[in-house]
Amino acid sequence: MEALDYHAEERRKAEFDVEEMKIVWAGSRQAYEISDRVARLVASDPVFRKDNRTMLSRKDLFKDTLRKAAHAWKRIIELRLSEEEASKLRFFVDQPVFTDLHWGMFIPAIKGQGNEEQQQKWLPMAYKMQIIGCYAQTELGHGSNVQGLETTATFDPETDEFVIHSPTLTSSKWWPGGLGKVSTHALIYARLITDGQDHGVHGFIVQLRSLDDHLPLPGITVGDIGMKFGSGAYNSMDNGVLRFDHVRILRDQMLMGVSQVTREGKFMQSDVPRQLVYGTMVYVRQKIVADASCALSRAVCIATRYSVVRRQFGSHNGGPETQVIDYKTQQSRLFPLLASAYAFRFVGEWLKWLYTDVTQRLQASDFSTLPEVHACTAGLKSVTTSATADAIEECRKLCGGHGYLSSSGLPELFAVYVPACTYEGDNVVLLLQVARFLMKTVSQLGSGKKPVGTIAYMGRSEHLLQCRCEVERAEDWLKPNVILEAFEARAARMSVTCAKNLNNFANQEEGFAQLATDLAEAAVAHVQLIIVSKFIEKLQQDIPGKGVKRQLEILFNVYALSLLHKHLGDFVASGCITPKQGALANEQLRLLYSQVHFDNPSLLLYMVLLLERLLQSTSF
Ligand SMILES: CCCCCCC/C=C/C(=O)SCCNC(=O)CCNC(=O)[C@H](O)C(C)(C)COP(=O)(O)OP(=O)(O)OC[C@H]1O[C@@H](n2cnc3c(N)ncnc32)[C@H](O)[C@@H]1OP(=O)(O)O
Ligand SMILES: Cc1cc2nc3c(=O)[nH]c(=O)nc-3n(C[C@H](O)[C@H](O)[C@H](O)COP(=O)(O)OP(=O)(O)OC[C@H]3O[C@@H](n4cnc5c(N)ncnc54)[C@H](O)[C@@H]3O)c2cc1C
Repeated sequence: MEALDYHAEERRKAEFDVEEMKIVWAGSRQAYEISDRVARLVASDPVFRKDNRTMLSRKDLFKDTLRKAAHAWKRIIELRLSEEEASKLRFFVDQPVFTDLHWGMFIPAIKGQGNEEQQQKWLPMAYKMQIIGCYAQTELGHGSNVQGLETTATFDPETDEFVIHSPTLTSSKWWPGGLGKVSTHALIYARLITDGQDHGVHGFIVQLRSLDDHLPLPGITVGDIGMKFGSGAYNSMDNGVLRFDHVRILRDQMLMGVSQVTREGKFMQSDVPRQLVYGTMVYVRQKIVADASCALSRAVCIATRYSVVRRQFGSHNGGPETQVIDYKTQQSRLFPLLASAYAFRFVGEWLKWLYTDVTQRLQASDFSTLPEVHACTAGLKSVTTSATADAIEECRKLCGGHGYLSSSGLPELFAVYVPACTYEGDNVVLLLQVARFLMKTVSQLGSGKKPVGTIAYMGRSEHLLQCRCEVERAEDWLKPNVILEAFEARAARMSVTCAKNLNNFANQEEGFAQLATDLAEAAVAHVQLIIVSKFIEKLQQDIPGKGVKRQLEILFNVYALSLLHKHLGDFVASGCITPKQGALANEQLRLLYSQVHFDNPSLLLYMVLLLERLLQSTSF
């Protein structure tokens, strides 16, 4: 049989409503239709071809990227695409490009941190791409530690200007995407200084290049930082370096939504938390979580197609060899990744809701949910990107030697994806932010302040710290409430243990530094609980379509039990389940793998083929 016949054969056996499953994946019928239409548009346009990009030199790759960006813009205008359609189109073009930062960070930063006048001045030009912006925060010396940035913005009351300066080599801006070659403007983060006083880091809009001949303006030194990991991959992006030599900008180029500097040079802090200066990062982290399921599903799709077609060993009497998908080891490596793609999809949807909710609250001066939103975006960004990066590499191995070929699509997917573990906040640094939030929550437990939202379970910590899991048979592990309680108990116990251990240190900061590994693990436990609980909430919704809900329930159980198996040490050590119950969970997991594949083999293929148009460059 040919590869295509194998796929067709598997698909014919579908026992659930495939069209409805596609809608579940997309989030709504309308989102599915947009996605489907735009995917076809991109796939049928020769300018957007991607089969040759790993073979291009950096220069040609960059030209190809510019050509695609210009063509994408032309099509967006010609077809009068909505914002949602335009962003889908850029997503399907699927090549890191300066417009990611222009639309994804520069514009959101002005919207989030600029006052109304500033938005009216800058946004129309940015929307029409008359100016192109990047987000220049990171410096050579400091990326994670934003408060350590060294670039200065000193107010000069005589001229009503700020003087932007790079006082040291380490203060050079380093990494911003779109900066190296393309951007005309940058949103830079610099220490605000008025009358000799340092007010910390704030955002400023600075023009870098002439709008006439694109040459750098006086006092600006700018360039590309060079080749990055892999061939093709992120090298389509012009990550850049930038230095300022006493560059003057108008006072109103400081984003004044959070703080202001008056004509007299007086610094005024609005009645809002200073952390709103970090708002764009929160926005992008939320988007990164939503995108994790896309990268993961692509890798899983490739590995599944390969596993169905590939045969090794087991031929009897000259008959066909065994499909590698039939090996338990292949299943136990692949199916949890498929389940994770759906889990990340649903938690990404929820996070988008949470972000919209906090945005509305902020507009009404309600800052109460900001710490939770920061913890959720930081934690979910960390856990989903780390898991996705590892999963792409696992999928490469699942495809044997063929996975190492560029034509499998996996090496490039990996090279483009892995920096997501670093950019927008190093994943460990972000977990420690979550841990800080958790420790604060635990310390307030006795104060009468009731934990709400994703930390509501901490309010039941008295029960969670002593409850015993009631699983006696493997099938007991199929009950969502049993799974949820085990995850809650593990998360609560790990956090409370860390909090107790912190109390052994006279100095909290020192304790936090010494216990950082345990704290990061407690943060992972908390974030995995969020993902599990949001999957359960999804299953409680009305999900139409024959058999769709049933298949999602199987995937939920695979996701939760495979996590439990992987982190069995945590669950057992914190005493919330016994080793025997852990073994029963594993037994149930094995049975579930058989259901994913043998009861309904087509489930597997359908669920992973939803994004197959993205895979133009793959040959499996
Ligand atoms: C779709 C677009 C395409 C994607 C392309 C990607 C291109 C990549 C772009 C980038 O990488 S841009 C640069 C991104 N840089 C980072 O992410 C830097 C990471 N570092 C930080 O975010 C911060 O420095 C830090 C680690 C959070 C620490 O900040 P700071 O020192 O100021 O805070 P702490 O003292 O630790 O905490 C003080 C207080 O503030 C709270 N907090 C911190 N961050 C936020 C936030 N974003 N929102 C709300 N609140 C925040 C923190 O929890 C503390 O609270 P309390 O404990 O005091 O209550
Ligand atoms: C592809 C790519 C694109 C990027 N695009 C942009 C952009 O457009 N604009 C922009 O401004 N920036 C951008 N960045 C920069 C990015 O945001 C930073 O690289 C990131 O925030 C990490 O900072 P760092 O490089 O200083 O890492 P470091 O902080 O130096 O991290 C190095 C190691 O130290 C560890 N570490 C650091 N602090 C702690 C701590 N407190 N506790 C425990 N461990 C710690 C980390 O876990 C890591 O293992 C980009 C980076 C990449 C790779």
